Amino acid sequence: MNSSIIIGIVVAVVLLIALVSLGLVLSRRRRISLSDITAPTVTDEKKGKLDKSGGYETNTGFSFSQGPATTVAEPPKKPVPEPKVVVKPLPEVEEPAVGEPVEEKPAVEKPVEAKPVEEMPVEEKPVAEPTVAEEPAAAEPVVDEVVAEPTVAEPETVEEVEAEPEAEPEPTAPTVELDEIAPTAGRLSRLRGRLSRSQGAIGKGVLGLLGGGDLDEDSWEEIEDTLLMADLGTTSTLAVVEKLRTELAANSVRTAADARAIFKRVLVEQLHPELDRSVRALPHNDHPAVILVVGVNGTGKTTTTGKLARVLVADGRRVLLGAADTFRAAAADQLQTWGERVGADIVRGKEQADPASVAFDAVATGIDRGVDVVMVDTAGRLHTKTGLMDELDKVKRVVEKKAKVDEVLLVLDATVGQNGLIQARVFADVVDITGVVLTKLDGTAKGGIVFHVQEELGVPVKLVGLGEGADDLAPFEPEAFVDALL
Ligand SMILES: Nc1nc2c(ncn2[C@@H]2O[C@H](COP(=O)(O)OP(=O)(O)OP(=O)(O)O)[C@@H](O)[C@H]2O)c(=O)[nH]1
Repeated sequence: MNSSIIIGIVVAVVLLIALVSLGLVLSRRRRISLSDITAPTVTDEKKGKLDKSGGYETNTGFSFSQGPATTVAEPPKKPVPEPKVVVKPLPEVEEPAVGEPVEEKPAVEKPVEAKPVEEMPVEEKPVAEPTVAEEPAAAEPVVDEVVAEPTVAEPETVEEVEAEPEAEPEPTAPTVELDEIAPTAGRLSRLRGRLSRSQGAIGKGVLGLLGGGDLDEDSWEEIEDTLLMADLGTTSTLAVVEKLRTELAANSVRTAADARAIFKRVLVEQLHPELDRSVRALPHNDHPAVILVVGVNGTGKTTTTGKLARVLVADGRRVLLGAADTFRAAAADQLQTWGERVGADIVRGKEQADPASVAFDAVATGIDRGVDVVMVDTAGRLHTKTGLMDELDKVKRVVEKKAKVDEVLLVLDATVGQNGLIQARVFADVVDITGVVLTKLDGTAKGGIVFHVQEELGVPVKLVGLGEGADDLAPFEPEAFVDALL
């Protein structure tokens, strides 16, 4: 073998080695390695420290605002004398439904017999205006239940839904002890880690794929599937994937921190951080803020109403609760218990009473008492869409004879996934939802539903429920939420 052949072979081998090395370097540069996903280089931008927990910690407290300027609807003139409202200890007496005959009842509550919902007569009749007079509080009651006195002999009409006739209870002062209300500032930090189940799906799942090497079409399809599985919904998923592809191509992504930062930015943008998420719970000059809480049974309406009342009371607001979920006595009892815990008065009706009547009474009472906010907990039986539509529409219409509704909060259970969306659409068709409360996010891996709900309804998620505890309600902040997911 002559020397020129040997030289040729050596040159070829050297060239081959050089080419292989070059290929390796290039492929490494294109690859996003997430091996340092837990390395100290991953910092929380706000706090400047490592965020390993992925916990949800909001940066601000609850934000409350005033609803659009409204004037209180002129109450219809009533020729009949006004019924008096008395304060009674809880729980004592069940009121009869609107239009029911006056009936004396024993002071001790007994099981209420379920009755069909009464249809209110449609013709106009002059009836008594339920003005509310608080009894002088000798020993100040913690929770008042408002009951109308039996001064009205006639049943009321739909158009003039008024106080229900009721036997006057013994006005003895209750001695209910208030639950200690934690100050709202800072208490949200206790919610850290509650979103851990969603982290795996959205955060680790996608970041893992991004770090899996060169992203070919298969990888992008997998990322898409992961986001869909986490319940982001098709529109949000496609938008996120598209933006992510563009951003990754435009920026030189080398590390997990780079990838996380870009993914985070894309997700936050998709959650529309510019939306107003304040809860319209601040009173107007001449009347309280009115909040309707709507949603399907079991989603957490009553719990959310109680939790929010607790925050408002802690904020120094006077809150009145209206138990317009009259289908189950237990629902009103549950709200009453919340009222007792947080120091909010309650107006309730008898089981099966007309929800609109109770809602009206609550708002009328709230106006008369000069409270800051009236929160009406409604029933949400999705028996038929028409039934629901009629009922909610009527509640809103009747309430607005007294005051404009400032906020309609739709409570959705995050654990039911797509079913929640179906429910949301039905409610959105019925009333103008102004905000969504997504409950039970602690019990699901599908935190992505937040994206879907907002996209679908076009209204912001304002609050999130992260547990059954009284303080497990948090304002929704896109950035803090995404931080918790990644
Ligand atoms: N884990 C968890 N449970 C919650 C949350 N919110 C509510 N719940 C629970 O969900 C159950 C139903 O809550 P409710 O407030 O009774 O629901 P509702 O919509 O008022 O139901 P009805 O009174 O039947 O109309 C209760 O056991 C609550 O403690 C949450 O954010 N996380």
